[in-house]
Amino acid sequence: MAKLFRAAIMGPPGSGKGTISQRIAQSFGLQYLSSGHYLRESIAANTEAGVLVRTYVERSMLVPDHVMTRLMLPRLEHLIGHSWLLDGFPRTLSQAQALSNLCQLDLVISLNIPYETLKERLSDRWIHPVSGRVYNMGFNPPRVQGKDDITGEPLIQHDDDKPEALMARLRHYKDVAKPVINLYKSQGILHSFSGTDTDRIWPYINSLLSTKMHMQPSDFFQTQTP
Ligand SMILES: Nc1nc2c(ncn2[C@@H]2O[C@H](COP(=O)(O)OP(=O)(O)O)[C@@H](O)[C@H]2O)c(=O)[nH]1
Ligand SMILES: Nc1ncnc2c1ncn2[C@@H]1O[C@H](COP(=O)(O)OP(=O)(O)O)[C@@H](O)[C@H]1O
Repeated sequence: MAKLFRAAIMGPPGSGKGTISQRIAQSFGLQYLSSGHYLRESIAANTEAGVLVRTYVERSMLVPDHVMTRLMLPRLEHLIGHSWLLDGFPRTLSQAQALSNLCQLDLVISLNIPYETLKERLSDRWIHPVSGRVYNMGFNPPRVQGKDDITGEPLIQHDDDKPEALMARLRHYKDVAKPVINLYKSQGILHSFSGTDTDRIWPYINSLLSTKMHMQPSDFFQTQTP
């Protein structure tokens, strides 16, 4: 019987959540759910919800909790019987409480990356807006400069990744994330990783997940379905 595993990854913008999540999903076969991806998808679909969401995301403001829970929780309900990893959700205490009404997380990864590193990375971050694929001109450059590897479409840079917007974003992140981090710490499921290089942090996360995912089902709180 495969054991179910539910995890979330937290960290400030640019801390490597997306990059590490892709590695986790690939190495451990978890379903990967990124709040930013679903928000961009709803913006692109131009639905009523998408138009509302755009007004927040464009200004780098947090989308209201009730909109986020309506976006994310039904997707998780569809994944009953699957293992998954959440990136970017929950971001507030209210989102964390809504999530806990649906299920108990097994593990939360928190990334602590120095401000100077975040600033450098984000000023070099280029995105394929339709798919959310992320590049960095030094760390993982596209094969052709300025073009997405898969579609060949142009890459863009978010205005809020520019240094002048970053400090405020990071301060806001810290304020909002603190109670969420404290909640998961009090539940004994928080694992924090610090450093400047994803490639150096990754082996520790890899080994933690290998250990946790091979524990017996009885080591977890919830009853697992086959
Ligand atoms: N130079 C460098 N860039 C990195 C490293 N890890 C991730 N990146 C890049 O930093 C940017 C932010 O990473 P991302 O995974 O999008 O972070 P997120 O905002 O937390 O999801 C992207 O352009 C990544 O390609 C690293 O160790 N070194
Ligand atoms: N859980 C969430 N709650 C509220 N807003 C969110 C959430 N996740 C993402 N967003 C919104 O989407 C934007 C992009 O998110 P994301 O792609 O995770 O990038 P980043 O980690 O760089 O902030 C955020 O700036 C915010 O406006």
